[in-house]
Amino acid sequence: MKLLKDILYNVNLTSVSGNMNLDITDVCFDSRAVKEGSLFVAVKGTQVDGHDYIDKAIKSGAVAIVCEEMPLLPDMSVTFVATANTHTALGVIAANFYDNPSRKLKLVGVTGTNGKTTTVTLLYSLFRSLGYSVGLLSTVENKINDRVIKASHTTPDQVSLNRLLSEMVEEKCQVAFMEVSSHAIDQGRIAGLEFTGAVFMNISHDHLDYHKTFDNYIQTKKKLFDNLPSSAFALVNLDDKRGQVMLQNTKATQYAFGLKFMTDYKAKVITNSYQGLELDINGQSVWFRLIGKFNAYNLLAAFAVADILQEEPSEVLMMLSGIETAPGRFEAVNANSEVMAIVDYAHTPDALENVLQTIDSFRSGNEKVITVVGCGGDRDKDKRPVMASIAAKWSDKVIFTDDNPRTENPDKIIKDMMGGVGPSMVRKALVIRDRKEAIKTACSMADSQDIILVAGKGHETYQEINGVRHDFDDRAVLKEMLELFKD
Ligand SMILES: CC(=O)N[C@H]1[C@@H](OP(=O)(O)OP(=O)(O)OC[C@H]2O[C@@H](n3ccc(=O)[nH]c3=O)[C@H](O)[C@@H]2O)O[C@H](CO)[C@@H](O)[C@@H]1O[C@H](C)C(=O)N[C@@H](C)C(=O)N[C@H](CCC(=O)O)C(=O)O
Ligand SMILES: Nc1ncnc2c1ncn2[C@@H]1O[C@H](COP(=O)(O)OP(=O)(O)OP(=O)(O)O)[C@@H](O)[C@H]1O
Ligand SMILES: N[C@H](CCC[C@H](N)C(=O)O)C(=O)O
Ligand SMILES: [Mg+2]
Repeated sequence: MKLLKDILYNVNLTSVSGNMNLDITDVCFDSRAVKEGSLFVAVKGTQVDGHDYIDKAIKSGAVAIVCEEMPLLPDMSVTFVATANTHTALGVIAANFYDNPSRKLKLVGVTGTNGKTTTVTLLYSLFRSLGYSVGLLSTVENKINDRVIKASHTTPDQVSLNRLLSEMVEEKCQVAFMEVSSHAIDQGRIAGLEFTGAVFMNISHDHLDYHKTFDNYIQTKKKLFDNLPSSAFALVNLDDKRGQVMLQNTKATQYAFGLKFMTDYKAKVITNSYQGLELDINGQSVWFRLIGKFNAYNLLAAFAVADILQEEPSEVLMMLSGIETAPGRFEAVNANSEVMAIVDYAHTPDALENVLQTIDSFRSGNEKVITVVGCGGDRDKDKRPVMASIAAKWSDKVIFTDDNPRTENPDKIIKDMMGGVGPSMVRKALVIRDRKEAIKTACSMADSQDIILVAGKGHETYQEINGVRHDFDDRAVLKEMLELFKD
């Protein structure tokens, strides 16, 4: 329980009507979750306007309302406050309600189109092995030390996020690593948080359905760095030309990493094989279990964060070298088969190309590469033909299939993908919408030494169709089908 006036500390109010000394039992942005004594924050969403649910929230017991537009006839029995942007206000309010937990631990945010989950998961495992109590907020799962809390988003909403951070503080976490998605930045989910540091991995084609232009997408990511305090660090990948852009207006102490230029943290790939990566990091040569050159960036970023946080470099490298890949990221599925089978979460053109190029670099000549891939519904449509073209280019056979069609017609999604497959590639392509059948067909086609890549769903354990999540796990299905066709 907290006083309304304390919860609104640091929120820019444009008008107030009613008592500010009210006891508030909970902060809600969904009228369906409001209880007696709640504060309801009306947010304009992508589907509906939360302002339309103010009356419903009051009927359910809300005693105070935060809104952008005051109603013409406000209910005099409750307190109304107006502010210019309720998305960001909700972040500050949630942080105040939970006593600003981000100030009580070292919070590091990682942004980028690809590599966020891998990097925060590496950091979580690294700091656990260095003996710390650690929090993790990721696409795959949230964690407080060894306790797993299901994740519904890459970056949780303002209230869940601050609640999770406050639980981390209660459980004595000294550090927390979180993914910061561009949706989260745009929707104020990280407003009110105090970061110890932020990391930029890369930016490439994704989410244009939401951000509309690539420049908007870049500018949204940049806000994470623009809003860092001078006490924080900003660490960017300089091999991505937008790394420099992220640093343009930050007050934070700047650091860079990369493989191409002389930077604060530089790595060189010595060996890249199915056994792992051998990297030279700042002059020290180390083997890692992760596969593919793209993972050199994730490993280097994790090393740099630990170094900036003043961990001992050689101990950090030793611990990092033993850490496994994150679930569903270049995960080998072993079914005692002669076929090499990999599940990977590549769901962007850049990720798919990286993974297929990595596979290509391991080929000795005669083996076939068979790729099973789809594109999500209700997401960026422009990436579909590009992903399909990349899949066809780097594979001997490609099977286009369903991947979370959500509310879209799956045939239309596949048609969009096929738009990227030119006449010279079309002979390589098959369409099998049922994902299980698609994986089965890939396994039936594969001979000894061939390579199967099942891309797009990684760790996901469902296929989402019209709001219903049906059980589906690429890794389990692949294993079952490899067994079926084992010689
Ligand atoms: C497109 C998008 O990001 N939507 C997010 C957004 O919902 P929205 O703006 O559509 O909300 P809305 O349905 O229009 O409702 C507006 C407001 O009215 C309220 N409302 C609504 C109905 C009602 O009866 N009463 C009521 O009060 C809602 O609670 C909300 O506050 O705000 C919600 C609350 O925070 C999120 O759950 C929701 O995530 C949806 C489910 C989602 O799928 N988001 C994905 C795209 C996403 O965020 N992905 C990124 C990762 C992407 C990546 O990097 O690959 C992530 O961070 O997870
Ligand atoms: N540093 C990287 N650069 C480019 N591609 C990468 C990198 N790291 C991972 N990938 C590819 O991107 C896929 C997704 O990786 P990861 O889950 O770590 O990214 P993410 O940024 O968390 O994605 P999301 O936006 O869905 O949360 C991997 O399965 C791999 O194919
Ligand atoms: N975090 C990503 C996940 C994409 C994974 C893919 N399986 C899909 O459903 O499109 C997104 O929300 O865009
Ligand atoms: Mg992620």
